[in-house]
Amino acid sequence: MMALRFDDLTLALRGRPVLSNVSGGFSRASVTVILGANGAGKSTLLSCLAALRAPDSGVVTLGGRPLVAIPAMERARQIGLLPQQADIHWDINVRALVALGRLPHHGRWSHNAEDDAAIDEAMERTDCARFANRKAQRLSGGEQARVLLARVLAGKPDWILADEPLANLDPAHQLDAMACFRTTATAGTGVVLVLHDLTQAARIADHLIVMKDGGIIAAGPVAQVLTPAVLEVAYGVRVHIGQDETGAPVIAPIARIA
Ligand SMILES: Nc1ncnc2c1ncn2[C@@H]1O[C@H](COP(=O)(O)OP(=O)(O)OP(=O)(O)O)[C@@H](O)[C@H]1O
Repeated sequence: MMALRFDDLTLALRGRPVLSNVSGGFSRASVTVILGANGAGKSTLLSCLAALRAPDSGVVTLGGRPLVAIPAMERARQIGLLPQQADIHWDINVRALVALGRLPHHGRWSHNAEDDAAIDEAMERTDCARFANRKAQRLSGGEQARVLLARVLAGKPDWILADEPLANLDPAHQLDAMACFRTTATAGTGVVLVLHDLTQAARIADHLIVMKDGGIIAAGPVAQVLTPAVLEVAYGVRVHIGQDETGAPVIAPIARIA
């Protein structure tokens, strides 16, 4: 399986270290969740993985090729990024916005039946079909978030990097989005999610990366990484780890550790 890797990434912004020598990798057909407190460096790492930011040192590789050596259009076909703050500022209808996800496949604006099928499928999976013809700008925050997820899904990238994709979604659409990420990974996509919801993280992750102060403090499978001790170091909180009636984990922060 072609892997997305990052090795020895270091980055300072305005003289402050934001990434400090971090290394790791992701596999196709799996879900990796990146956890960490506000400011830990998660979004910055994602932006390096999407080649939106160049590290001061270190390298990101895709299938052994440095990401920066891959032509932008090819990169856009391979990696779909759902950024954290993605406001919609243009006067564009929903279906047209989702259709932009197909641009990397053509290099110019044209449509074929495969594009239409991918757009329709992405809109169904995100429950956006019902407002396909509305202006995206006039949708609610959560509806806009679903449209932007649909745009990424429509591109059918090999890799999806999503920064807090559940942040604006109601509980039902959170469950839909998680099911969608799982199905997408099962079909072969490498899915990398930044999440703050520890229960959702525990339920969906095949692998976890926990960041703190620009470094990685733990990485590995859920049982190994999502422990009270790691979460205490990462967030400075005490957690309760339980199970629901199906045996799936439920993790609740209980108290700050003084
Ligand atoms: N453009 C910038 N200039 C200066 N500092 C920045 C810039 N972007 C991010 N930072 C700093 O880098 C650090 C990491 O930011 P980043 O957005 O990667 O954190 P994060 O883990 O994604 O946090 P959150 O959970 O709040 O989204 C923060 O301290 C932030 O203030």
